[in-house]
Amino acid sequence: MTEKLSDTARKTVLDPLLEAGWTLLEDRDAISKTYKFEDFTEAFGWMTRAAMWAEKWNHHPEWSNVYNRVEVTLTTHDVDGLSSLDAKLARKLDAL
Ligand SMILES: C[C@H](O)[C@H](O)[C@H]1CNC2=NC(N)=NC(=O)C2=N1
Repeated sequence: MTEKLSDTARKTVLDPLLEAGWTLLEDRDAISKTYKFEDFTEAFGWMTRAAMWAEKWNHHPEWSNVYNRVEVTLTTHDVDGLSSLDAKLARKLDAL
């Protein structure tokens, strides 16, 4: 069962992500990051790999792509806020 991150978990789990370039949205409990690639092929290739993980974990990003940029927002709709799944997916996206 997915749960919202507790206050202590937010510190340990979110702080490293914020240091890695993720930012907390002001208007809702979500994190976002913009990735920039060499070109569209690189961006879309990365999105394709990311999509496989999202599907595997049944946890899906909100994202948009323009040429070589991909803007990603992560939140857990089922709990209306951040959960450990968002952190897990964020770490995977950074690693891909
Ligand atoms: C029915 C389905 O399992 C749920 O809607 C899943 C799908 N992917 C999801 N993705 C995200 N980001 N948040 C969710 O709450 C979510 N829930």
